Amino acid sequence: MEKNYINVGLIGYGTVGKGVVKILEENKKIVLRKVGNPIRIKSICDLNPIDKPELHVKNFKDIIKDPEIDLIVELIGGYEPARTIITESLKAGKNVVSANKAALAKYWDQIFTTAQIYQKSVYYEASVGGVIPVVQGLSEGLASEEILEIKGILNGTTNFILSEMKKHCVSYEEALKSAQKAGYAEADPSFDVNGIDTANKLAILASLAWGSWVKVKSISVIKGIADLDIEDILITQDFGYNVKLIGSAQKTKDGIDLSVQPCLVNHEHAFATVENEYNAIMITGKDSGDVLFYGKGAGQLPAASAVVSDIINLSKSIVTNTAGIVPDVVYDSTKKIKILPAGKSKAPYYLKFTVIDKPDVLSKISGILSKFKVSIARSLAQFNISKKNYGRISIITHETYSENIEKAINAIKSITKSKTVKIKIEI
Ligand SMILES: NC(=O)C1=CN([C@@H]2O[C@H](COP(=O)(O)OP(=O)(O)OC[C@H]3O[C@@H](n4cnc5c(N)ncnc54)[C@H](OP(=O)(O)O)[C@@H]3O)[C@@H](O)[C@H]2O)C=CC1
Ligand SMILES: N[C@@H](CC=O)C(=O)O
Repeated sequence: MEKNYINVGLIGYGTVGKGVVKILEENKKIVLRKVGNPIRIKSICDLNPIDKPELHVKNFKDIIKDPEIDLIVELIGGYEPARTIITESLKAGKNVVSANKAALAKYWDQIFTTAQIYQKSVYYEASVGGVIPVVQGLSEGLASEEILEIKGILNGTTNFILSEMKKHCVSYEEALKSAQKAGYAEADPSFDVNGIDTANKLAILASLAWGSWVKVKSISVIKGIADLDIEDILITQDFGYNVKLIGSAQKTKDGIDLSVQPCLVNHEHAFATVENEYNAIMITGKDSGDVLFYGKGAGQLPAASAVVSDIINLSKSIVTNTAGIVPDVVYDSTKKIKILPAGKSKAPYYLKFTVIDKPDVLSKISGILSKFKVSIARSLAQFNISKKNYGRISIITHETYSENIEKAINAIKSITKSKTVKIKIEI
């Protein structure tokens, strides 16, 4: 007897959407073996004409109201109409798969409350870490753990840009263009380079880890990578570090400390060898200790692979009529967790001062640093750069409080030519 199809409505036929269709077509046998029933894409909605005109639907509302569709895959990105698509699909009795970290992080409460009320499921593995099964790893694999820390390279585009700048000395602009061409970047790449995409992913992981909605606005996005200088990447490379954009969430006795910023990682650190579009996420549980997740964080097929896994897993519960019976995200919307203010954490830093080229400038800077107890581990002084009347002093500090560093930077301001570069060192 022929088995019933699971009918999928796909909304958004761009980089990832096309990858999903490709994998479902190429891996038909694997999918059938895993689910028991075949899966077929019944309709595709996109703003533009598509290469499968027989499936094309112009308005997403027609997919949501189609009684034959069991599962809706939202792959348009952005906040709206993505939020409407997700919530209206749930209300119409459909299960949902989405890769949209921006909408999930911003409307977490609304989306999962709606899913619970309508007893439907929302799966979102591709929203964090591309193909890496970190959502499942955290919510299922580490279900018994008290999570102490989540730290990671969570954005493929920025990691790719930093790798290109370091390995091939290409400019930031050129590297960003290549990342866009490869399909890694968001439709608006400022989300990647300014650290917002990393913050969205960190908010999702933190919400899962601590059972309360961690809002993106409570994360200190100290800065992204847009104003990083190739010079700093190369100097710190010589000092024994790689620059990485790190999202970090740490449970302390006073609350959760959440931040996004470029950090220097020692060449021996697990994150130092994570290059190109790869991501790595270290989750530390009280009993498990460190658990490291690694894989491609961006790109058509890695992201689509995670989406298709969600489609398969959700289809299995659709077949057995269990989708949405147990909530996918267990959290208490009334539970408040204390978030620490930015910049309180204790860490060593890399500092670079661009200075007027005068004989006493080095001793002046050293004097001010020592007055504020910012002791020096490594330093490099370069003067008469390009025969111009300026120099630069690059320093790796010993462990110290960021308040002391700020005071020293303020005191040094009068003898510097431009803003001091300050990058945290990850330990
Ligand atoms: N690319 C990647 O590596 C990864 C992406 N993601 C996430 O996956 C999602 C999709 O990303 P990606 O495929 O790269 O994005 P794309 O911009 O390549 O694709 C989105 C598609 O949706 C279409 N679209 C936009 N608005 C609508 C609408 N209202 N109705 C119908 N179609 C619409 C777009 O058309 P138009 O181009 O005309 O706007 C475009 O074809 C995003 O949430 C992204 O963050 C997650 C992991 C990795
Ligand atoms: N733009 C994102 C895509 C995947 O989430 C990234 O570069 O990581």
